[in-house]
Amino acid sequence: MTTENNIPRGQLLLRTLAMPADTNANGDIFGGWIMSQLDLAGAILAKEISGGRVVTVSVESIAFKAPVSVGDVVCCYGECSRIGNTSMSVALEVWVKPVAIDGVGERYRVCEATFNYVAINSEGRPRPIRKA
Ligand SMILES: CCCCCCCCCCCCCCCC(=O)SCCNC(=O)CCNC(=O)[C@H](O)C(C)(C)COP(=O)(O)OP(=O)(O)OC[C@H]1O[C@@H](n2cnc3c(N)ncnc32)[C@H](O)[C@@H]1OP(=O)(O)O
Repeated sequence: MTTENNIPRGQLLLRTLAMPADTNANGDIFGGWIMSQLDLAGAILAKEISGGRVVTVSVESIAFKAPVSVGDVVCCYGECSRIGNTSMSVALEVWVKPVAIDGVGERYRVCEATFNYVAINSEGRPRPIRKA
């Protein structure tokens, strides 16, 4: 995934704050927590695109580029990169804005990923996505 001009790819889907309870044994933010935020962000977009219920079917790729610290503002951006019959792929990026006692720093990208979602019906079975 390429990001030109240091600008996040896609729209802002989710913004939250990294808290002490989300740390790993090194004191950085746990990668599983970051994945969870990405899953929510991607699901919001997938739900909007498919106009209904979705499930995550796979994580195609994920790369952690830099650690996240307690107090960082965590922003998940994304865009749909593929729409199939019942499934879709969402290209996601996590950017953080470091917030220190002396002010707010420049934002930078910490993670890139692609999550796959399937639109489902009320029985939990795949349903076709109507393409615009
Ligand atoms: C309106 C706005 C309001 C916003 C408001 C926000 C609300 C924000 C809600 C947040 C919501 C939280 C969202 C959390 C998301 C979970 O946590 S979901 C929980 C974890 N996931 C699950 O439990 C899913 C369990 N898996 C399943 O139920 C079934 O495997 C599935 C996904 C329904 C698929 O069933 P299946 O029989 O395997 O289906 P099959 O016909 O073989 O394949 C269907 C499609 O999936 C694709 N597929 C199958 N396996 C894979 C794979 N491994 N990789 C990629 N694609 C695959 C197939 O290629 C096919 O694609 P298409 O060619 O149709 O495009």
